[in-house]
Amino acid sequence: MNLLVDIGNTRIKWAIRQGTHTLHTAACLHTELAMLPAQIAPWPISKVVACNVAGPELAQALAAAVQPLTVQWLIPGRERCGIHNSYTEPARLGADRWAALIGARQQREGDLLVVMAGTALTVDALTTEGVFLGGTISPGLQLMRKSLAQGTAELGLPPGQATEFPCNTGDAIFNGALVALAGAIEHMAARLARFRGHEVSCLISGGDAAVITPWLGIAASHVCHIDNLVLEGLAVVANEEISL
Ligand SMILES: Nc1ncnc2c1ncn2[C@@H]1O[C@H](COP(=O)(O)OP(=O)(O)O)[C@@H](O)[C@H]1O
Ligand SMILES: CC(C)(COP(=O)(O)O)[C@@H](O)C(=O)NCCC(=O)O
Ligand SMILES: [K+]
Repeated sequence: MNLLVDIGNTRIKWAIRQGTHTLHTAACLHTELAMLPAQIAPWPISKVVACNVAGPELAQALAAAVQPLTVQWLIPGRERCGIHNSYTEPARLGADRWAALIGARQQREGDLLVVMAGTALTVDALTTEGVFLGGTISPGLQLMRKSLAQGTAELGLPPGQATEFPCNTGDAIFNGALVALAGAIEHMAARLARFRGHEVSCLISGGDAAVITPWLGIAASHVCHIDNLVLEGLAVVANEEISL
């Protein structure tokens, strides 16, 4: 039985899997990691595979939480699970992006845009041959709202919701962020489609995926919302025969 853990900048997502079968999934804030040992205690876990982009303190906290098991950390390299990493320095790629690319390939064939809408928005291009061509990093929905609040005198952080023609400050900010995120995704979809000479599919995951998806100017048949692509990728890694 495998425990898979994705430590993002806002939340920790985790799953317990037996082969391809998911037995349990959950998410918690960084401050709630202390609850993990009690939550995983009922399961006979033999392997822990994780990725972390939230700094060494959280890595240490997870290592302590799963003792006596040791965490196998996913470190991006040049090749893994059929994916080629084109980053100039492969290890500089976010481990969550690397896991999402591996998960995406297992979910779907063809040329893909792999989108993670979390604290940051990442939009990564993956070819049918398994080459990660590169991708973009933008501030995510909440970071965009917070940056406006920090850099202006009058905006603050009023609540907002998705609407076509915003008529209050909160909605104006929320939808400004939403169209920026949608635009970043659409732009990369068009760029990859132009490069490959045909339409591409877009796999989208992360905490804000459901908010963004309805506003994407991409045919619905080319967009697929996947619950947690990072954990899917970690499951592939955990099931690999060669040790990490
Ligand atoms: N229960 C929740 N707690 C925190 N953020 C949430 C929750 N549900 C949705 N979100 C949204 O998801 C975003 C975080 O997404 P997530 O994929 O967990 O990010 P990360 O991997 O960077 O930690 C937040 O910015 C927020 O807008
Ligand atoms: C881009 C990210 C901040 C996204 O983090 P997240 O929103 O998932 O918390 C993370 O993948 C990261 O720190 N990447 C390292 C730099 C890079 O991928 O180029
Ligand atoms: K993430």
